[in-house]
Amino acid sequence: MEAAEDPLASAMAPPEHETDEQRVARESDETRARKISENIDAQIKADRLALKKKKKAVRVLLLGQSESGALQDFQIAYAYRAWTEERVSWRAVIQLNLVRSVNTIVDLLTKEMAQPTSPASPRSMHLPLPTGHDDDEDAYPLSSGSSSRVRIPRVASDPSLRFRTPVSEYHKLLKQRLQPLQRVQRDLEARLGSAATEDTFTAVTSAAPFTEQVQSRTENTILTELQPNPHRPREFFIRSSTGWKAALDKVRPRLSMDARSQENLDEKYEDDDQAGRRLQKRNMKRPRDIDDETTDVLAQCKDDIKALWTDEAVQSILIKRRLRLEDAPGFFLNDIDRIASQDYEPSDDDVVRARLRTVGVQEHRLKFERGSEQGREWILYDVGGSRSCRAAWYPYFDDINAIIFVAPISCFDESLAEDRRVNRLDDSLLLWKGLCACPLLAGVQLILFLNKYDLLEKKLSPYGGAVHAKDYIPGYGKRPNEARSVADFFKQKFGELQKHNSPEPRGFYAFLTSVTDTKATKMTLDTVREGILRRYLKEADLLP
Ligand SMILES: Nc1nc2c(ncn2[C@@H]2O[C@H](COP(=O)(O)OP(=O)(O)OP(=O)(O)O)[C@@H](O)[C@H]2O)c(=O)[nH]1
Ligand SMILES: [Mg+2]
Repeated sequence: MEAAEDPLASAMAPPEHETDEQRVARESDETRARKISENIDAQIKADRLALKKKKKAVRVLLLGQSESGALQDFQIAYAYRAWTEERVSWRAVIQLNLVRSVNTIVDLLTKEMAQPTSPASPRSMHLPLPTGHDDDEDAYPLSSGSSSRVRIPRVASDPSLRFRTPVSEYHKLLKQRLQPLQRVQRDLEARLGSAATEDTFTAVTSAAPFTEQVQSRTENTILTELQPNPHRPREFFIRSSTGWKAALDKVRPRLSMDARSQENLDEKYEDDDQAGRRLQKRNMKRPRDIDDETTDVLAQCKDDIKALWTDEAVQSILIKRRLRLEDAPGFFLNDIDRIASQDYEPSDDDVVRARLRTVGVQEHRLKFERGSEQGREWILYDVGGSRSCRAAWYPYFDDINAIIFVAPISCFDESLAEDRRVNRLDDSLLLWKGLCACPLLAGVQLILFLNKYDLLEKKLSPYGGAVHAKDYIPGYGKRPNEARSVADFFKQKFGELQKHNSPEPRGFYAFLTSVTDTKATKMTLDTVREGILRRYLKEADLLP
């Protein structure tokens, strides 16, 4: 196309008969306009970059040995609306925690019964079992979808059947009546998947197995050090919407689908005669859900569970075997009335007390729902803390803004579930040391939660465990046997390890926490959040 025919070209063309003076003035105007336009472009680009930096998600890694806890406090504190949707999924976990405690006691009873020193009471040997009136019996479904049922006489409601001898016929009956809970446990474990089983053995002998990966990487691939997430293995990556919650959701959609079809049916048959409608409805009846069956069995066992837990003989067996279930993770036996009811819905408090092992790495995205940081996304990586899981941590070490390390300090007299030879606190200290020393984390903010302070207080108290710290903690000496003193001692130990092992100086941020107290923890989290954010924004400003 010739210039004369192109309207744009003709508009841009210099005026006809332009003098030299006019041309110089025009060209100078054009240069100035171009410069202004370029400046505007550069400003827009800079603003966009700043916005991007500001809105880039803050990435935090939550670390610690298994059974250290803390993630749910974040969700409750800062993304409550999303949390309330998720909370309902925890029902099955809490039911499993409860059923496990019951089955643990029943196992102990069985062991006790097998001992020759605990004969059943002669009186109880001749105890006539209540016969099978319908009033005296409860029917327990044996399995999901199965029509088989066992009939078991009612025991807990009949005080005359109670005996205070160590193990009596009464306990045998209780055991028999609680038998269906074995099946419930298996069902719940199957539904929750591998997270539902504890890691009780590991071949990993190092507290910080990721250090080997650090070494091989520093030796071989210095150049790739600055690449974002070059080795993040996707196979370890379990998003929060998958894993055990997804497994439960496979059951739940069936429920909602059925409810929906029921509604459709109601509309469809609005004008039809009642009989046809009833028939259709009966044919479309929702299949009994596995959730319902678990809840039914628990509700039917409620009185017997209570009877078992409050039984003097059972309590003395627990004391004899030094099993303090009430201080163990996932203890719900004192909440049986609420939890073993048909309409049970977990509270926040229940969920923070629940125990469920994290398998692999779970990503939790939190969008702040309120305040000046509204809309900013935080990504929390929650990783399994047992020794066999720790090698999977390493790929998450780069491109991270902060690490919150949770060290349970009440565990100074306990050993790891996955390796009974290892003291829990020693393991935490070694793990901390490994993190401090890791070159890849040299510039990462480390925040330490000295957690389970409430349990520490209880353990040392004469009315709780009355444990003597000096018997378990090398170097504790004659310090007072008080929680504050033990906490200060460990704080100093963690601080020294950080100071002597960090590749470059870094601040020491340590907090005493009891994360099951969500209100108190919220205050700590506010401080931590501010600290992480301030540093994050400062670093974003320093970026090119
Ligand atoms: N009393 C008390 N219990 C706590 C505290 N912190 C955690 N717990 C309990 O310890 C258990 C921790 O369980 P999880 O949250 O599954 O532990 P985790 O650290 O995620 O463990 P992994 O997933 O195996 O790495 C829960 O039952 C909590 O209730 C605390 O400060 N006080
Ligand atoms: Mg976990």
